[in-house]
Amino acid sequence: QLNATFYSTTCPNVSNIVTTVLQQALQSDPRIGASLIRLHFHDCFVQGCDGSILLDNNNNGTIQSEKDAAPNTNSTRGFDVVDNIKTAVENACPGVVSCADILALAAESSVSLAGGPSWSVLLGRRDSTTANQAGANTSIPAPFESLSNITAKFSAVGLNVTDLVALSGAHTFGRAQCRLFSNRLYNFSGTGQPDPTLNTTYLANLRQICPQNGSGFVVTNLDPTTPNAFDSNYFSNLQNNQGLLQSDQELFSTSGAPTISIVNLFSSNQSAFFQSFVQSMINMGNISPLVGSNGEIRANCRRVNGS
Ligand code: HEM
Ligand SMILES: [Ca+2]
Ligand SMILES: [Ca+2]
Repeated sequence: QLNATFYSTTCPNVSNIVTTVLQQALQSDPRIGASLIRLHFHDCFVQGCDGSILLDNNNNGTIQSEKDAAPNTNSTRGFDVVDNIKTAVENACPGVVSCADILALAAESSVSLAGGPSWSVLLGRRDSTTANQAGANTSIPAPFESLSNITAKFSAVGLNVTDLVALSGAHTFGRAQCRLFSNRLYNFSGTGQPDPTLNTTYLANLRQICPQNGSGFVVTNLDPTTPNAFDSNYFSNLQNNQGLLQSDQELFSTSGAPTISIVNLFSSNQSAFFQSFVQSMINMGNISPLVGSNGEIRANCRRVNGS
């Protein structure tokens, strides 16, 4: 039900407005594009792409913010930039563009500005009037999960193994905190040894960044080779045992997994990766949107209208 021309008469410049604000934000924060595409992912996996992740707690307790769910707390970021984009869009076209569509547009701009593919974003999503914190805790994959668990969580929202590998390629940029991978560095699954699928030089680097009694909140690059560029290096890293998260390396190192040949293809053929990535972003962006007269166009992405 979504389409590329949804705002062509009501807000023809929306895509340029999003890009302009994002470019501004990138000047002082080269990571912000990565943070914004992740918000779209964490939105779409919970109740569909409906802006539910953007709602703050309210004072009567009817909104239990997804921001406080385990995968998001002290982790998702960029909400202030979403507010800035929303303000700029409201100034040009008041009451027209949903917060859910702003996340989808910001995701595309982020990839494109980082050297990845561009595509025309399907639009027409409306915003939820509810959040689902419990859903965020159960539906968003964790980095410690097995490949079969993560595959099941993608499948639950209609995404297949090719989508999983292509979309994991978003870890070609952005950062991750020590606490989300340090289980691999010293005592992996109670073995007293590091994860055997970690390249030893990379392991030594990671141990320096994340010492055993250091802060788990320190961040490092998800892609040690080209940390801010959207390219296929993520996949060659996996072939070199340089996946940062357990969930990354599992795509290549789980014996017999259907994901291995897809990693090999994307590593050797960046345009195959880009093509699949665009298709998979469209697939993810199509997860149960609110359309027609369902939901609303929020005036403030953090609050339901009239509250
Ligand atoms: C396949 C399952 C996935 C798992 C287990 C996973 C897990 C994670 C974790 C643990 C982090 C680090 C968070 C932090 O340190 O605060 C992260 C960061 C990130 N994820 Fe994923 N992720 C997955 C899929 C995806 C998908 C589908 C996308 C987008 C299409 C994505 C985009 C990102 C980006 C861009 C970052 C860096 C964010 C930043 O720098 O602020 N991830 N992910
Ligand atoms: Ca949502
Ligand atoms: Ca990269």
